[in-house]
Amino acid sequence: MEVVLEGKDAVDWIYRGEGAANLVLGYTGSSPAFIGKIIRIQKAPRSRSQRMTGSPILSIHECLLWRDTNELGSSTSKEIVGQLFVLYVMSSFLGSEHVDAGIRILVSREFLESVEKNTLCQRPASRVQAARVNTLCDSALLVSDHSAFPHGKYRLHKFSPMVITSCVSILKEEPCISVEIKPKCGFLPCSKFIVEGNAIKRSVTRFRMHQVLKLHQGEISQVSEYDPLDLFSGSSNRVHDAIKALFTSPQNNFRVFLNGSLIFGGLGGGSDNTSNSISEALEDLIEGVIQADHGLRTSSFLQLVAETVFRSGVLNRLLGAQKLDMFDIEGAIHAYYNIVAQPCKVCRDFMDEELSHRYAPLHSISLEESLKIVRDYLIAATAKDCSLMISFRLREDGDPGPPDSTVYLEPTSQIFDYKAYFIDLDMKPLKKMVHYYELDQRIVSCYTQMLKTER
Ligand SMILES: O=P(O)(O)O[C@@H]1[C@@H](OP(=O)(O)O)[C@H](OP(=O)(O)O)[C@H](O)[C@H](OP(=O)(O)O)[C@H]1OP(=O)(O)O
Ligand SMILES: Nc1ncnc2c1ncn2[C@@H]1O[C@H](COP(=O)(O)OP(=O)(O)OP(=O)(O)O)[C@@H](O)[C@H]1O
Ligand SMILES: [Zn+2]
Repeated sequence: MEVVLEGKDAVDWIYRGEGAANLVLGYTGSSPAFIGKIIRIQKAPRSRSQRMTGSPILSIHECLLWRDTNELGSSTSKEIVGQLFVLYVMSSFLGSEHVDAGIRILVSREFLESVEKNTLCQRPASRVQAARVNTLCDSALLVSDHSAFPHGKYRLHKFSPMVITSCVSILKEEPCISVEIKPKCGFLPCSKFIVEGNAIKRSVTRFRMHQVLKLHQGEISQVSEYDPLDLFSGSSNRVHDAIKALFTSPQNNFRVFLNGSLIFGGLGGGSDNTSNSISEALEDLIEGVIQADHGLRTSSFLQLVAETVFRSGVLNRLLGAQKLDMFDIEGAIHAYYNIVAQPCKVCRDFMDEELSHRYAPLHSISLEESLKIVRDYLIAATAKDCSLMISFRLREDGDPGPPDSTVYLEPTSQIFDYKAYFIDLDMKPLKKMVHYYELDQRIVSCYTQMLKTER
């Protein structure tokens, strides 16, 4: 019989974090089926009424777009769409060993109402204001908790099942420290469809330009020092620079968890800049994990993260998926209008006759070609917005374990096991293409405006 989470079960699920679309809860109970798992619950924007599941989730044009992907088109819940998209699309780019599509689990309305009530005081005010738990959903996604290691898994492999069963309850787990990095777009576009007026996009990253717009709109108080090109550079020094910059300006791009609890960075929104008192607190909190003197632990830890990002090569696959965006939104938007069979608003608004002619060939390609351009653009959009979670656990002396997932931290002579997983791999809605185009224009225009006033 299928398990349903009921109202009484809500006490075992505690707030972990949230993004714009989902609320994430960790498990504190004792059911073996849920230990080491989180659930991801849909939210509903307060500006819109909540949606009941049951009717098709994808629009007619989205069904066309994803028709070759197993059963995506006929899915009747967002969770199923999410699961299948991760399973059949994203994991083929990122590697199934770095992705957990999760399983769908039924939840009662009482469960969701209790969750909504219990988590209210922990959620950031801006997130509460924007959205609430969608209590009309009947399911959520159950996913591995990437901020924890599975319970003593391979350390117990040498013992018999009976010994393991009795050990698991008394074993004292090693502390697990994890980082969550939202790398954003790691390359500069070079599409021939970028108009001359936007040529700056070829030399300044989308992240840096977006920072200026966010500052202008009061969403952040300082621009970040982080440069995604460093993180994706494949050069050890530049990766170290990127991790240090993420620590200095965490915003929503960098968080640290100790045994699943957030110890650095902000929930939801994120904090702009790291003060001395925040750094001090982190030094103390990681004492049991990084065996270095006070004052040296954080830098050693950042070195551990940078080494792991660099050695694992996990970001190479992410970059490959991001680079599916070959046309840039300035090219892909025309293919979008082909698919939805509407007159292209971008060509309509070009003042320059010559420009409209330049994009005319994009309106005479086949439907198949348009579908491929937009499909690739949307997969890349997911890859530009997802996060990477890397968890570390100290390796005991003489512990064999898998050799390919360990990292040596030179300053402390410690060896850590690590695991790296991508999270938040949701499919982006087709209708967001228009928003992507408009936001891109706003970002470039704000940045070029800023350059002019600086001169
Ligand atoms: O457009 P961007 O680059 O601002 O990305 C959005 C993110 O903003 P960021 O700049 O990372 O703070 C935004 O993150 P926040 O809500 O700002 O933490 C979301 O991830 C959004 O995705 P979705 O609408 O939830 O599917 C993201 O939208 P997508 O562009 O990925 O669809
Ligand atoms: N499998 C996981 N293990 C541990 N923590 C997780 C996991 N999935 C999500 N989280 C935590 O929950 C937070 C919110 O999750 P997620 O990014 O999936 O939300 P979202 O609403 O889909 O995000 P977005 O704003 O990008 O749409 C993450 O930032 C992370 O801290
Ligand atoms: Zn057009």
